[in-house]
Amino acid sequence: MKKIAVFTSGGDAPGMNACVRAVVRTALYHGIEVVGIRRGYRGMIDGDFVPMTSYSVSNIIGQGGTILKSARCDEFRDIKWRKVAYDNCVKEGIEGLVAIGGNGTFTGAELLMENFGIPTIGCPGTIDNDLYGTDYTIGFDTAVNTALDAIDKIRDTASSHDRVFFVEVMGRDAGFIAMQCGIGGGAEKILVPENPDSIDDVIATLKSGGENEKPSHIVVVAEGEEIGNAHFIAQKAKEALPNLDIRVSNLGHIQRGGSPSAIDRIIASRMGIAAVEGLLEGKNNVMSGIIDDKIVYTSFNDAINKKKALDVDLIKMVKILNS
Ligand SMILES: Nc1ncnc2c1ncn2[C@@H]1O[C@H](COP(=O)(O)OP(=O)(O)O)[C@@H](O)[C@H]1O
Ligand SMILES: O=P(O)(O)OC[C@H]1O[C@](O)(COP(=O)(O)O)[C@@H](O)[C@@H]1O
Repeated sequence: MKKIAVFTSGGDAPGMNACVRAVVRTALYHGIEVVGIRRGYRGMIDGDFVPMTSYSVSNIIGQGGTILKSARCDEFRDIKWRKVAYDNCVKEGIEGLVAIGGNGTFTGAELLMENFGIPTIGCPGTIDNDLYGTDYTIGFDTAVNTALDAIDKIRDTASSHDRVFFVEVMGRDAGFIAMQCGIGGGAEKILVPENPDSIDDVIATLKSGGENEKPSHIVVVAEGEEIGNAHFIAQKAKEALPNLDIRVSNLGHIQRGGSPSAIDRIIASRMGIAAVEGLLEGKNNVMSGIIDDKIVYTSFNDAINKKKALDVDLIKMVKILNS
């Protein structure tokens, strides 16, 4: 293999730059040329390639976002546009790809291989941590710490004003962020899509200890929660408990930004090195993840289709810790 390309796709995540840096420097270390594709599959279709040198990834390990930019590109779902993307890669002399993203990104890479045959290794880059085949995804740890910091601050007002806050955190289909920042932030209740919840249960929690005894509560709601979003649940709680002073805070995209934590920089670097070395060993259509602190390659098929279990037993902790 003489030349490979690296790109970031889907949502950005803190640590993606550390991964790009690792991919570029590992390729150069092994004497392989490397180009960056800007804006993921969008740039592959547009032929937006940039040569990467060791210098081009200097001083980015601590930067949030992604220097290669990211995008969601619906055209790539159509084989006609995948052919355009493939032809651009061939014209550029690209023989292998490192895709940093989530399961949509890996689905696109798998199809590109299936249709036209271009080997890809993925690095799990999403704050949601919802990829099978790795204990942690790049960006998750930073996102949890950002959400935790926000919850700590919200608790100051909750406590000073005796208010109940419903805090919505990201996680389109998964409750990993909610679970971690909820436990770490001492939330009185955590609502995640992996666990069946009910409005009655939320109301019972808010009443526990007497409606006036502990009027300040934090309820963390994962974006993907099945009973509804934080505004909907807060509205229902307000109807049932009109004496409580209830507010909603949606943390939104602050969770996707900022300087990556040490953990994110380190796992991103390890996964990036493993991706390039995996390509050189002839691996293909696999994700380089970390399980029990060891690099593990998982097929895209499993990473995409198997569901990573959230330990919902942790919710029991919340009850104990609030007794
Ligand atoms: N079924 C699919 N077929 C082809 N490309 C896809 C498919 N699903 C996703 N992609 C490509 O991957 C990109 C990123 O996927 P998305 O689901 O938005 O983020 P993530 O990679 O973080 O899961 C999409 O914008 C699209 O270009
Ligand atoms: O910024 P956008 O494109 O609206 O995406 C929001 C989504 O991105 C995420 O932050 C991460 O999603 P990805 O796995 O697709 O990167 C989700 O938690 C959230 O639902």
